[in-house]
Amino acid sequence: MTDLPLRTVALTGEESAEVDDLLRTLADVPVDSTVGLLHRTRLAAQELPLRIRAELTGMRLYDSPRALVVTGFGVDDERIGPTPAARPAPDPERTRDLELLLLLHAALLGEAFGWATQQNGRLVHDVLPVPGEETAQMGSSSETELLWHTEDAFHPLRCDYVGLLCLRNHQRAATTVGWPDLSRLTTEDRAVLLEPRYLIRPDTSHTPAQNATGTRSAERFAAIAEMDDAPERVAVLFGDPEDPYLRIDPAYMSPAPGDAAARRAYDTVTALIEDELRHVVLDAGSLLLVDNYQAVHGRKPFAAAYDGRDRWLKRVNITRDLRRSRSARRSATSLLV
Ligand SMILES: NC(=[NH2+])NCCC[C@H](N)C(=O)O
Ligand SMILES: O=C(O)CCC(=O)C(=O)O
Ligand SMILES: [Fe+2]
Repeated sequence: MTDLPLRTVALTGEESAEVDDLLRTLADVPVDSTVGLLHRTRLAAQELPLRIRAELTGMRLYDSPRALVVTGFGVDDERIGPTPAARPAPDPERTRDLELLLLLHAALLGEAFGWATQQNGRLVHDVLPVPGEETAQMGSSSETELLWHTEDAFHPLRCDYVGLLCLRNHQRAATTVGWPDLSRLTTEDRAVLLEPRYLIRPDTSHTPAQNATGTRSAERFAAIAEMDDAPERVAVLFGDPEDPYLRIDPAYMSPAPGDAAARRAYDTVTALIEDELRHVVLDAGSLLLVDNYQAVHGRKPFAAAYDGRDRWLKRVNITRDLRRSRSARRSATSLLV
């Protein structure tokens, strides 16, 4: 395990103040799950500091960097209140500005969307430790490492980018980010990984038990259950065979039974990712954007205290093309898949 750096942009005090001023002009914008919200944030994002706009526009156009950290946003520790002990957070107004901040950046990469089957159907997610889930393979775990993964790897409509904004991380738990150096794969292994020889299942964050107060969309939960009962066969690598994208989540994925070549290629690519896994400790006011087609991410273990001061991140899923999910959304203006 190496400690390779991630591209980081540190905001100046002046830039950070500009962002705060911009947020003040958006005090009337409700954080709901409609395209009206995207419309407002897309327009307002044009007023973010030029350096941020240049970085994120570049990330979208050049497929590089694969992950980016922006540090130095203001987080008012008193204003946000204690880290909630459960989701959804009891007082969403307290973190509304920070959710908008995340959505402004999302608007530079594409369109924010949410899942009817995850985080109670909220557009912006809370990533915080939940009592009883310490060892789950979920963002709400703590004691156990959240193994690196492609976000929602099981789903054909998974995000192009995932955004994580840190509100609090006194425990200094590291987020992991990585990708394989594919030049180290044999031609044969690469060819195998480009074929649909891997079974993938949904992770447990998309179950009704985890979504007690959400939309309770029986139809969407049924679609997830179907993916669990009859797991799809997918490829780990896809796109340009010479410079492919990545879809991998070892906790919920396995080579097809009996396929020894698929197993060998899988173990190799997994080791390549482990080899160059980066660690980034997000501090309050740090934003991490991960290209979900080109990098995996996870989180190292930490000790949750449930004292209102625990680690707390906000998360958003971003797509480059909302139209791809139109048939899975209730209407053209809904953002829930
Ligand atoms: N290896 C995994 N895919 N674990 C699940 C990832 C965490 C999941 N996205 C959540 O919201 O809790
Ligand atoms: O907590 C983190 O740093 C990452 C969380 C994550 O990957 C997730 O919730 O899916
Ligand atoms: Fe994740």
